[in-house]
Amino acid sequence: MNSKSKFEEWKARISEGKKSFAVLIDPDKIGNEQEAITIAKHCDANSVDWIFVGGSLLTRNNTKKVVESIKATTDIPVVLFPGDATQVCPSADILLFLSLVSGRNPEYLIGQHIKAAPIIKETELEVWPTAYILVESGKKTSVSYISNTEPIPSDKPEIASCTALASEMLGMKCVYLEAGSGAEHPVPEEMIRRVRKDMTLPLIVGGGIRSAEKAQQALIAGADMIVIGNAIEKNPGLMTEVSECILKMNRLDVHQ
Ligand SMILES: CC(C)=CCC/C(C)=C/CC/C(C)=C/CC/C(C)=C/COP(=O)(O)OP(=O)(O)O
Ligand SMILES: O=P(O)(O)OC[C@@H](O)CO
Ligand SMILES: [Mg+2]
Repeated sequence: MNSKSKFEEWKARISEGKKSFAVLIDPDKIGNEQEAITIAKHCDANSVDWIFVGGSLLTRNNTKKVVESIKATTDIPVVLFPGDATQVCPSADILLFLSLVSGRNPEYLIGQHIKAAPIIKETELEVWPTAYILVESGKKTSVSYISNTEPIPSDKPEIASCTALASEMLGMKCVYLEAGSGAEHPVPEEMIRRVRKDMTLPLIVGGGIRSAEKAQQALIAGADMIVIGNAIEKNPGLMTEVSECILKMNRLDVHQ
């Protein structure tokens, strides 16, 4: 078997200058399987590239059902975006093996990973070691509160850049610049540009993106993938606007 991993496919897309769009489904906000199916159908109809599933704090014990409903509805790869080791689910395609490198809480740097590793080993999940960098965004976010970590100040792009560079040197495979779900302000463009310039890993950016314009700005600044959750929960029409905008960028081959 010599098939490319999803990660290699993504890197090939990036090398052609193509951007991608991920939609975040937080299982805590999904009432029943039909809701997950409806969102997955909507993603399918709108050229969404990845479906992220996860939350900082899950109270409904429904991640497996949500993942399986999505998998039964669409071929879009399902990417686990776990808040902790309990969110590992074998029926997904990919696992972001997040290490919260902006923080100094050992539990989120390596602790949850030790608990999850033997469970992940029993699955066929494709594991993406991901440097997860939380950036201050106006108000306290669930990620910051739950992880008991302080985000990087939004006016310190150099700290974000050194954190990303150190992550690359440590062997991480991608970087996720995160303002936090529902952030008041998304990650500043200047910070995205600086991180993009100083390291070579694929770059995911999310948190507080509420319009196609903001999505495009993050992508032009250097994000390879943007993630939207809250704004689409509130306005499902935004999914179409963002996917059309990204399809257009990819056709025009807009580079940063
Ligand atoms: C290695 C494994 C299995 C897990 C990693 C565990 C780590 C390091 C997690 C990082 C910190 C964390 C709590 C991340 C959660 C990210 C996430 C899925 C956010 C989604 O949004 P919410 O934070 O739930 O937003 P709401 O407040 O809108 O619900
Ligand atoms: O919900 P929003 O603010 O779009 O954030 C998405 C994601 O980056 C959060 O982890
Ligand atoms: Mg949540």
